Amino acid sequence: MTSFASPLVRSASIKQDVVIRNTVNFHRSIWGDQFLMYEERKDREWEEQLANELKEEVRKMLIITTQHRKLLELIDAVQRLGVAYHFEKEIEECLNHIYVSYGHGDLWIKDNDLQGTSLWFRLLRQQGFNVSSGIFNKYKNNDGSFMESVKDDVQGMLSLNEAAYMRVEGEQVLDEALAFTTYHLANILENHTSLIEAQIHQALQQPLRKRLPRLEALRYIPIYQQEASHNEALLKLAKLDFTLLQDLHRKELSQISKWWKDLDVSRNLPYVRDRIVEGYFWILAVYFEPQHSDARIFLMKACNLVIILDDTYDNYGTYEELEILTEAIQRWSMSCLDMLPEYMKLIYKELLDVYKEAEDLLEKKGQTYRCYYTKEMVKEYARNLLIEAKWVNERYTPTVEEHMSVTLVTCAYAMIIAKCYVHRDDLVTEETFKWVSTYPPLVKASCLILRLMDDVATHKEEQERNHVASSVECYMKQYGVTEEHTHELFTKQVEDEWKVINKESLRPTDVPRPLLMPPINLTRVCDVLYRRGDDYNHAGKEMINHIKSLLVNPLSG
Ligand SMILES: CC(C)=CCC/C(C)=C/CC/C(C)=C/COP(=O)(O)OP(=O)(O)O
Repeated sequence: MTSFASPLVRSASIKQDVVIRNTVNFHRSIWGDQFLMYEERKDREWEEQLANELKEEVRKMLIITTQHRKLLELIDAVQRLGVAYHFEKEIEECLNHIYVSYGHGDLWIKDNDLQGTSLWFRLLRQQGFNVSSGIFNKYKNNDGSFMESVKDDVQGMLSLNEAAYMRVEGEQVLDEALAFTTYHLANILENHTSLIEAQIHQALQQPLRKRLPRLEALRYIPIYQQEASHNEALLKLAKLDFTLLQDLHRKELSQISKWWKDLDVSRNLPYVRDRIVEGYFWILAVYFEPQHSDARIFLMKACNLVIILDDTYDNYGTYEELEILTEAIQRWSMSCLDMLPEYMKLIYKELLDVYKEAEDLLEKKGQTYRCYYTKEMVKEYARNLLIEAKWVNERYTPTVEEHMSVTLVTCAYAMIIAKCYVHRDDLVTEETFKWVSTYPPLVKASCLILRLMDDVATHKEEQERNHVASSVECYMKQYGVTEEHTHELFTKQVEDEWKVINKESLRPTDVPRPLLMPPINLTRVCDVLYRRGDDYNHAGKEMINHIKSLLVNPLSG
């Protein structure tokens, strides 16, 4: 029942007030309508048939390769080329066999093969096996420094550099290995020009641990092709699979562009950012596989509604209007529609419709609990956005602790992680939703990384308008430190949070390991979007190239 103090009863009086709103001029979409239309590939059927034949060849290779060093190289190539999702069972069996054969590490090391040892360590850690980093002490002198011979082994250093990014808190040997290899690899860069130099350059820009699987496939296909020992069937499969996926992704983007156009956001809600294509890049980073197509479509709708809500709370809505919207979202009922200001009706109706559509699908499978938990997180999100609006309204700068308790929710990642599981068919149970909604360490680390990287990248622009103080401003004010110092501290904290993610990815995990990939991939997106600035709102040259190569240009070669 409506309480007397409910903000819903105040909506009528608001209409008569002169309303002063923030104005933010987000530039229009740089992509125009180019993704609206989609034409199916003519050759799709026979290409799928060929891909199936190639898959069987690669599967056989995974089964018959018995030499462990060679098997690791094959698995690494399969993973980097972006086709590992076809062979999850085989890869798990192979790596489990290798883990059982060598235990935590001592049995693996036979010679001074730093490259092989690092590869062994990285692949097993990536698969969740807690192998010991102590193995790398064998490459150190008695005084604790790395041996001179390590410096001369460029491939070994590159492999160790990538492996060290699997570090967890307290692994000093990996911290040191990272500093050592980063320093010496950077020195090499100044002296040579070759394929290995290109690889070093890319590794130093972004380690494999933080790269998005689709972009890594694009990057690695030409490198693998140049390797004398490459396998022709695997290379062909990687190229064909990329093309088939690109076709499916274009189809989905066309579908979602039509949905957005039908909402007519640019006319009905002109203050909202139009970033459908950049948003699809974000979602594609979470899931790219064909079996997650329904999940992607739902995520696109639900996440673009998050953007609409974010812009409404951050920029356009008055505090009184936002109170009403928040209350209506808590009640989640079409009966609240009439109480809302006109422009908010479209937002509210679409929000309820998108979840109703999901619920109808889930009902048939007895999985409506998935919508229940996710809706509760949307309600929590709205309540916390309202707290931010209150701070802005009262010109209040919160303490860092207050700020984080609210903005870890409004960064939206925990809610988006829950959304990733709504239409996922395998492994998800009610426990999965209970897990994510309590902000366990991995989810919290992912939220923190987004919050810190987003704020470092966007706080200057946000402060030019009447935006809530970012974590950067709060920290500077509370501790009386400079912006530069704050950026440095936050960058260090991001690395520490990655250690938490690595630790939480080791077996036994809280939820089945494949369910950790959406939060891990969401964390990786931060490194792509916010490392150089704000590539979501203002896609730079590199981001535009990423989108074009994933969604527009045919794969070359
Ligand atoms: C499909 C799609 C749209 C995906 C986006 C994923 C998503 C909703 C991320 C939530 C965080 C967010 C709103 C970031 C950008 O806005 P901001 O920098 O204004 O965020 P802030 O207001 O929290 O600082």
